[in-house]
Amino acid sequence: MAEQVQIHSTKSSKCVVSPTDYKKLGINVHKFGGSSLASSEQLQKVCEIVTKQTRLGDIIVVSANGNVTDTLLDAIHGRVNALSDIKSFYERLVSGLDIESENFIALINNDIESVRELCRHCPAHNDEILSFGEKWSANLLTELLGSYQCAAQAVDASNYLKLTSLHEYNQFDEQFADDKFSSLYQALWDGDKERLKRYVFTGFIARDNNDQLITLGRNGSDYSATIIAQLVKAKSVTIWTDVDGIFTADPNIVHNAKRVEHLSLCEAQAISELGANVLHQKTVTPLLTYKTEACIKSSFIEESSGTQITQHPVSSGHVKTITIKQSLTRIVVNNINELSARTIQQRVLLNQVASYASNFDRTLDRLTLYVAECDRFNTISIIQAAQYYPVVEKNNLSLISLVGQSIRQNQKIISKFVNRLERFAVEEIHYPANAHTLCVLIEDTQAINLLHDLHDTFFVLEPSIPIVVLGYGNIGKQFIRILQDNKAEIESSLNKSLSLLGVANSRNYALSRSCLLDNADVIDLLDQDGSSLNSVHEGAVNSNQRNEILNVLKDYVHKELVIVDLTASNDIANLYPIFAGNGWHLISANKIAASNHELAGQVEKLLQDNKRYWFKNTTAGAGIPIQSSIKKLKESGDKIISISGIFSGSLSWLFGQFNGQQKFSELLLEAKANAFTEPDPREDLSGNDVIRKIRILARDAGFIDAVENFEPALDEALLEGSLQSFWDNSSKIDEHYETLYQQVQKQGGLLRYIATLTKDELTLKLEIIEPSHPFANLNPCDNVFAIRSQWYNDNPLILQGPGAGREVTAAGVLNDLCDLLRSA
Ligand SMILES: Nc1ncnc2c1ncn2[C@@H]1O[C@H](COP(=O)(O)OP(=O)(O)O)[C@@H](O)[C@H]1O
Ligand SMILES: N[C@@H](CC(=O)OP(=O)(O)O)C(=O)O
Repeated sequence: MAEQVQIHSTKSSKCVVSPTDYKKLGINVHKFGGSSLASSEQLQKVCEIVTKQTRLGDIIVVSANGNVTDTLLDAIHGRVNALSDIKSFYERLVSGLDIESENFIALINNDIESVRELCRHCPAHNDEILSFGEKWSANLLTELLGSYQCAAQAVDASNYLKLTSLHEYNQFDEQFADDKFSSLYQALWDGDKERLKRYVFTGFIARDNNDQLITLGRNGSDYSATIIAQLVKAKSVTIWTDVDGIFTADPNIVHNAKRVEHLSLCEAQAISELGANVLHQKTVTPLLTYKTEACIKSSFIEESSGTQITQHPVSSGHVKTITIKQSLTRIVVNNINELSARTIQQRVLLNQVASYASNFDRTLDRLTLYVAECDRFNTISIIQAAQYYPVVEKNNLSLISLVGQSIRQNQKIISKFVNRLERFAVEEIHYPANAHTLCVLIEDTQAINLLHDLHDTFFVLEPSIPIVVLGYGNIGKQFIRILQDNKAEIESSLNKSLSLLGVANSRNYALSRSCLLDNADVIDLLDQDGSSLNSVHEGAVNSNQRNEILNVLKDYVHKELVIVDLTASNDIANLYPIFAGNGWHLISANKIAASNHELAGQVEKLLQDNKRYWFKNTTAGAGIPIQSSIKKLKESGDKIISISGIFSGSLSWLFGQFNGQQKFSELLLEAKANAFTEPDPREDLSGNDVIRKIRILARDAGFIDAVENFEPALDEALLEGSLQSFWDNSSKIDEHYETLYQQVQKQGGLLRYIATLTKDELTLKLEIIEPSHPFANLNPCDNVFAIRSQWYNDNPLILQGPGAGREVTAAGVLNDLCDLLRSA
């Protein structure tokens, strides 16, 4: 390094207090890879992350900027312009930064001359040459952090990380490191925490036990970060890179790959050993002994969620990701015994060469190694040094691996994997020693196709029957919300991906040929008026003033489709025969069609002819499984004698709350505001809403010919006219209920709106019941259904619970949808 920008060295510092003190600081280690440090914009983003997300005393580990290591390797291999490319790269980089660039460029020029000199003596100085990349990077970031008023100090990690012996490739000298770190944190025992800085460590480089500078293998800064985390007993280690964590496959190759939220240590270890750049081969090893928080995040995304590495598996028996390592060379050593084979494997590791899927075949006395092209020469030399004669059998091979906790114990995964391979000319299926990996070797030319095929097989679910939701009010919004929140669980339980084709309200409709849940912002636009829409979201949201969505749905006639009717609309209910005739399934929360015997009969017949389903469990009792209970009783040969109860959540709430203190009209307004009532509360007070439920349940129970005897919960005269005149009559309504309340009080009873269904008569009326009656003490809004049947005669079957409200209704609709998708 040049004199101007000195990497801090601690050789002469002396510690006077316990070297373990700095460990109590709860240091956080942050590693930034080359891709995060490749441009001036990116470097500025990194400075913002460091200023916002790190504290004094934290450690930043950096890789070489961009492709500098590759270019230094080019220089080693004799490419003429390599070093001048590095010079121009840095000139460009610093020109976009707010720092004193002359000093830094002078340092680069000086160092490049040293590198030129060292290149004449390759390969003896290769590691030293490569180490310049990380040193330049640490210096530049430190300088830049200064301009952010963020006190930082560049540190040469090779003064801290020293191997204990030549024969232990991942054993670092802890005592040596402890001494060095404790003097780095000198300010602590001077009692001056504020003098601490952020320490910007060079990744990738260390020393061997002879004090020779070594590198830790390509992408080795990840490993530097976890080793440092282990040595300083860090509170957390974060690896910042150019992708938002670990994905189901390399997102730069498989564009529909998805982020994996959690990976167990074993899974992360397996991924790192299979050559996915995102984690260097040895990164996880220190975390196996020193268990700390670890995650991988994107330095490109403001609020990166990333992937968390968990101590214990969150799930097991699933494929979490598929890795690929391309351009491998197969090197075979024949006539070798097991001991020599193990020695060679060990030496390969000690030389920081990553070998994959290596195996020793006892029956053939054969050792097979797969290494990257760039490590071929090195590997052959190691084998020859052991007096064996390797054969380079084949180049251009790819290793593709499935990774997931204990997947090898899941026979279904193994057979699915093997089945998919039948369509490809695979070289070899490889079963590594751990239980979390399944590998295949294949020629590079076929590898990407196989990767996509396997990714589709294990991660892309078949789409469900397309779903169209009509109604985006109270229930509709909640339904879409829970569909979205529970999408992953629903899809995994159905083994299908949800395909929400359209959502409509009376003004607009939104449509997506894939799934609207993946583009939920569009759904939010449904409430806007048409004119402001077209310019913003042309094509995605359209006017639905005249039910235009139905024109689009013509494409689906005689194909399967699920219509979810969450409206209270007569017009939509009258369209049911058309929907059923088109061969579409129905789910209704809208009670109109289900409570109209003639219409319901017509719809049921058409659905039966087309072998389609109608689920309508929320039309009576919201989420309470009353309809399915009736169905099950009948299926078991039972005979229903009567169904009685309080079927209106809103009236249950109103009469439960009404105690003569508050005006009835005020309670009614409160119920409306809480969406306990229908949009027009007269639907509840007239009994219309309960009558619909009575008719729906009577149909389910088989009481088709019963005589109807229904009384409203309020005088009919007060229910006539417009909605406005109804509210204008509030004082009369209040008087009416006040008088009624006095009567009830005199009798010492309670006022309840009770429905009773038998095969002869369906009744509904306000009744005065004893305080000990089973319908007397309900929770606010509860419905209660008492079923008397042949088997449940003296002791009726009682179902009780919230019978209204957006949450329970939307959840009930979701249950119907899942049942339908499972049955269809
Ligand atoms: N399963 C995976 N998930 C995420 N990224 C992956 C995966 N497999 C490979 N990668 C690749 O790893 C790259 C990040 O590693 P690398 O380029 O070495 O980053 P850095 O420069 O930050 O060390 C990503 O850009 C991506 O192409
Ligand atoms: N600069 C080294 C070490 C490293 O870890 O880099 P990155 O973090 O960019 O993968 C390399 O390119 O191998």
